[in-house]
Amino acid sequence: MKVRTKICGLTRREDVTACAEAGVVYIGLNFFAKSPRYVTPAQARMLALEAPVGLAKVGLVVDADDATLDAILDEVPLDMLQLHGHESVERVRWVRARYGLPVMKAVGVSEAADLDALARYAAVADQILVDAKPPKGAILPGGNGVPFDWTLLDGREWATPWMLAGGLTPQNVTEAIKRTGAVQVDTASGVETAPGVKDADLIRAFVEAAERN
Ligand SMILES: O=C(O)c1ccccc1NCC(=O)[C@H](O)[C@H](O)COP(=O)(O)O
Repeated sequence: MKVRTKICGLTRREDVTACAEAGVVYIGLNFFAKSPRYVTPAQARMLALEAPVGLAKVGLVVDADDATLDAILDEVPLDMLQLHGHESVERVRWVRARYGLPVMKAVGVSEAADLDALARYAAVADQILVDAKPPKGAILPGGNGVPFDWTLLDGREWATPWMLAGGLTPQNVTEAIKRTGAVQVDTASGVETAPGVKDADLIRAFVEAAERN
């Protein structure tokens, strides 16, 4: 099966073009104000309008309330919402129903016990982002460039589509896919030259390495 790629935290027009040319399936637009990858709704709209048909625009939020989501969705034509905070199962249900968009819930993993939460969210979300738990003291809940122990996923299956994230790079993504059986992979820092600044060659290398399986 052809592996589908997501590049998260785009801030520049040329990065949208690079993703489209490389055959990326999803781009992430980050609305978490503390992130170096943050974009305002106006910037996100400009980037979203640059994306050709077939390149899905995913809006990343962290514990956003309805007013914040309303303001984003009034301005930005998004195809999916990525909830990357401490949103409850009930909140995931609510957001899906209120906005009528598919919801991907991110779950941080560092030990086997974290997988229980994955199963709970898989029952209500359209997709699950299986990400590394942020290292102690990290400011960001994601995008930290740190992989988790992929063997924790051995023998695990979810009926809901899922995506692997956390420290994936052009160098390790082929191995990560082999080890976990992921058919969707996501990276933010792994294709950057500086936080929020993507690199077209790294994006192309990431997609090629992901599709090499
Ligand atoms: O990337 C960020 O700055 C960020 C901030 C707050 C919440 C989530 C964030 N990124 C989430 C992503 O979707 C990343 O792609 C995912 O965590 C993997 O990041 P990385 O380890 O840098 O590839």
